[in-house]
Amino acid sequence: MGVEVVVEGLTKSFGNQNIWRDVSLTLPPGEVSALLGPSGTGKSVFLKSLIGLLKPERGRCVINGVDIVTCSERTLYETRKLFGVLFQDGALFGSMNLFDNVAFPLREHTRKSETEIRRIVLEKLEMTGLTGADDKLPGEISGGMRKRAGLARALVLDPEIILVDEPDSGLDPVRTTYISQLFLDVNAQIDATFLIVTHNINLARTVPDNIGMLFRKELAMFGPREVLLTSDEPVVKQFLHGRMDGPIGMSEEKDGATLAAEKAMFAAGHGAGGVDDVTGVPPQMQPSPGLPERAGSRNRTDRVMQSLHTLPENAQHAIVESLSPEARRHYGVEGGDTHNYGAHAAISQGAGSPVD
Ligand SMILES: Nc1ncnc2c1ncn2[C@@H]1O[C@H](COP(=O)(O)OP(=O)(O)OP(=O)(O)O)[C@@H](O)[C@H]1O
Repeated sequence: MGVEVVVEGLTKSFGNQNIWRDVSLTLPPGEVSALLGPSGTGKSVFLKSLIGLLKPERGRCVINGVDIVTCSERTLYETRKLFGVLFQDGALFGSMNLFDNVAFPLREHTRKSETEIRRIVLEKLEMTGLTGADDKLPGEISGGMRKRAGLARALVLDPEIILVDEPDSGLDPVRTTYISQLFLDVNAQIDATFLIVTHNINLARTVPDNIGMLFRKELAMFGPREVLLTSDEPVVKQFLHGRMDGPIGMSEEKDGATLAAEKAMFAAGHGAGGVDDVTGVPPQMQPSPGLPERAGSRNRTDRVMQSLHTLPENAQHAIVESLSPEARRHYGVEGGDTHNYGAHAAISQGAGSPVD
């Protein structure tokens, strides 16, 4: 069962270089969230702060009642056991075969017998599609397999929170979709809370329940996927379309002069690159057939429907459109005008198990 991660007013600097400030968000238990943002905005620093590898100078990060920013080293050590982390390259030991890599946390952190370790390792290798690859060295397998092995290793201690740093790095679009499917399949099976840091627009549009974006040293937004995907904020639109035209520059944010010069260039007909057809809210990927329904997805629908009336209108429409006819009936949002959604949805709460 996943746990909630509550971040409040988190601020991180290195010396006098502030990376981000006043970041507040809640990762809802069992849901899949993604964090986007231009390169260098501190997404990896944020992940490392969540597991206490880096110490923010202000704010709180509360997990199961423990503030990992201020807790003792011993409590931090215990709380870290709730996490599974998948680093960009899988962070495997090059001289160990996949079996020993995946077994490593069990041998380090538990007193389990080798028989029990073998059972767990083979189960996680099967879960990540690596059955039969246990004797391979990391250097003998593809990047996609290395990432899946990294995920298998992240799963062996039965984590309740899984952090993933740029799962698409080095992968082609098809392999990126396969690993995305694997995240949703794992989420359906173990109900862990996920946070995925990514630049990949396809993944961001189709995988998470919630999306956030870091920009200009702040969390520009965080909320249900439909909010960001229907946003008119220039920085969000530019990011989703991968265009040069907008506030994000080549290596940092643009100053006014650069913006004006570029605007003139684009107005004179120079293409801004990127793609134009990244609009709307595509259907969210689902767990593979035969797997259980995601509890996180069901809970999210309930949660989002309760606060529907507080969301921008475009997001409200997208959320209602994504519901099945049964779910619309359940939440009392069959047609009609969005301003009434909140009231109807609130009345319908507790009326039995929702249908997604
Ligand atoms: N240990 C550290 N000491 C000093 N500065 C650091 C440290 N770790 C990260 N930084 C700085 O923090 C900033 C944010 O880095 P980070 O890697 O988190 O960005 P990111 O958003 O993950 O980027 P990318 O998308 O390119 O991976 C960078 O300027 C980086 O140099």
